[in-house]
Amino acid sequence: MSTRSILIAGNWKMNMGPNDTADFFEQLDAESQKQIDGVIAAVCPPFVSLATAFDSRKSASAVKIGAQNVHFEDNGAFTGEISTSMLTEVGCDYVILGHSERREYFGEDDAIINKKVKKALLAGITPIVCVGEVLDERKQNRHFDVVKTQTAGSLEGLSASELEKVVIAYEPVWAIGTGETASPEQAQEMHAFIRDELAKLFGKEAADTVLILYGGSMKPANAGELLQKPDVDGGLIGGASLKPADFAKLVAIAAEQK
Ligand SMILES: O=C[C@H](O)COP(=O)(O)O
Repeated sequence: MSTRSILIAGNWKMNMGPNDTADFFEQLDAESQKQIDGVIAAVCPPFVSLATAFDSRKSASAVKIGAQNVHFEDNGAFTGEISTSMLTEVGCDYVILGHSERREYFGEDDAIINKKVKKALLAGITPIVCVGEVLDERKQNRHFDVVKTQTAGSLEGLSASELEKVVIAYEPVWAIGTGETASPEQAQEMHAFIRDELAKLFGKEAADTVLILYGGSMKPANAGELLQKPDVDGGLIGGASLKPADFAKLVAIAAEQK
């Protein structure tokens, strides 16, 4: 069994305003908010709900808080954007970067994501870097090439020690919000491939420390079999992370793997 931690990270996407965020933590039982050896729990609310998330965590809560995006400039005339210093000021531990929805709807490419990754690392925020193929790319058997290019491009120029501070999320786009999940074997195959690519680029030691999460319709009913795979180090969870009971179950399932 791997010595890496398991990270259960909720990506709330454009859901959960401040009131819903306060309700979430109110309903999330205290047990699920405790520190569990080897398991990290995190939620990534919309920007406007970050402060409420920090205020609403139970006082001894071990649930980490992250953002869903950040800009790569420090400040200035970038209407609508948020900087890394703003995220550190509110206390963010994580930031999701390069999610397929940002790639598809907001034109983010690997070069932009790479700048954001470097900026997050400089600020001491752990980037959760998303990669993954669309259905056509898998049907054409190009999924390994696509993920290889995204991984190398998003992480270009990092040192091995910087890589160790990065989390990767493999999210096959065809499995996001569709109810269709990659099989545990498909997930393991791609996670092992990503780790091999990381080893080629940054060395085996660094590659072995990187957490590689699976994302795409992960829920309590399928999390156990996915998390049992040796290179699946957690989940980046959309829909199921919005419900406190399901999120708590996912954390409990992760704890059983340890
Ligand atoms: O970031 C999370 C992924 O897009 C997965 O979303 P989902 O769990 O709703 O399929």
